[in-house]
Amino acid sequence: MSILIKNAYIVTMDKDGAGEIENGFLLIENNLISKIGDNSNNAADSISAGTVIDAKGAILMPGLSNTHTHLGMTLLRGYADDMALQAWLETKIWPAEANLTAEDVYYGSLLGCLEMIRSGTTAFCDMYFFMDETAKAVEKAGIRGCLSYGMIEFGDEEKGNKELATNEKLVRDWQGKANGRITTMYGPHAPNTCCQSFIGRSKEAAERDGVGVHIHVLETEAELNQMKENHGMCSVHHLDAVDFWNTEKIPVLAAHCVWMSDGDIKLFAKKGVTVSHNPISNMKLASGIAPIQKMLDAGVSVSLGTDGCASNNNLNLFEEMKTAALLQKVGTMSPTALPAKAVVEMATVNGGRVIDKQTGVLKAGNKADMILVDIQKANATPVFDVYSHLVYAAAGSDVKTMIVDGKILMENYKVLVMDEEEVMKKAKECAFSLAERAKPKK
Ligand SMILES: C[C@H]1O[C@@H](n2cnc3c(N)ncnc32)[C@H](O)[C@@H]1O
Ligand SMILES: [Zn+2]
Repeated sequence: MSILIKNAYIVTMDKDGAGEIENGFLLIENNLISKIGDNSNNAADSISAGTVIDAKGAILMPGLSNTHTHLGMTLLRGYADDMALQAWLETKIWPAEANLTAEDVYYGSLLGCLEMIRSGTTAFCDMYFFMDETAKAVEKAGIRGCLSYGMIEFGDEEKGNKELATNEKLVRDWQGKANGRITTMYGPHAPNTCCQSFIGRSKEAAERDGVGVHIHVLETEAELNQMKENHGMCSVHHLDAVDFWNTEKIPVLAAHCVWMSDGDIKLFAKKGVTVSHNPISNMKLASGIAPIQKMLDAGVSVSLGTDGCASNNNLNLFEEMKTAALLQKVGTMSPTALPAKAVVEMATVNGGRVIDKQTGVLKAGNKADMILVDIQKANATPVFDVYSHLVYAAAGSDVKTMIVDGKILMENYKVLVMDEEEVMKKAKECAFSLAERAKPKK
């Protein structure tokens, strides 16, 4: 199995290597990138491959990584809007989720995979329920998923034991499956929905199993105030007391991090925590503006996430990249904050670092996860700077081809891995039936 892509404008995101190659070729053998180089002297002509893709008029780049989502929530897209986080969760989302079935999460996840394929996302970190179903959807769709079960125990030890057992089963059943495309994490939901000792126990379980942890942290000012009132310190320091942020053995992924102090940022930088920045969700729920430029300046690895489809309301990382850049600029009142190239790095290199170290950069030896972005379009004319184009002008729908783990999932806008009409029909049925079941009983 080999695929040769030629005549592409390659954005490798390889800082120490090739950088950008204006007329490049890339060879994939099995699931790995085996060669990448300049094709202006037709070097690729001497290479034979099973499949040849002419990428003239397209940017070839690493696939994007969405490091925080709740994939099954595609079914709740537009189900409850224009509310604050706590009221939104308590009065709308959690009551609806109490009615979820395995089938709902399967079709919701498959729909999510389809949307990600169509908008350039090759890998994602998830935290939700019925995770076997999300794993099956990932297996079918061909993308890369790092799956955690969203554990919520509200200080109830018995519930906590059950939640840990469910997450543990996910790890046992799915870690490394689908040729390594599926990995797992432990997902204690948040410091205000899980107690400190439970979150500490989930960290110990993750270290024992050699997988990462994924948590929401300091998403709202209400969380910060609640933690200060109840524990005399913020969530970050409260969890530092159980060594939650130590990344010596396993990766630690912290979503949102809107209300981080300078001290919290310093601690994350020292510990090597990866932050998932979710600017659209933070704006929609009016959670605030995360200090991303400060984090990057301090050396924190920041990646990008969409959050679930009920607070975004899509999975389009191109929108997320643009919003991230614009929000930092207005938040710091400095147009030089979070420049385009740094944003592309967040969506590729930094996301790849937490999901699979062999992704996020196009170089020989890395896994073959990549996309072609069409630039033969009105909104892509002219392209002076490729990073500026990707962040400020490109759309998710400009992604024309996707390859993950050496397999073509979408070619020239045609999705090859699932019946799109059927998936949308099933997901719609599940969504409306779920909403019906979730209606308050009279
Ligand atoms: C895994 C759990 O996280 C919830 N969830 C979805 N979006 C957010 C958010 N922005 N903050 C906190 N929790 C969230 C899901 O609705 C589910 O209950
Ligand atoms: Zn979330």
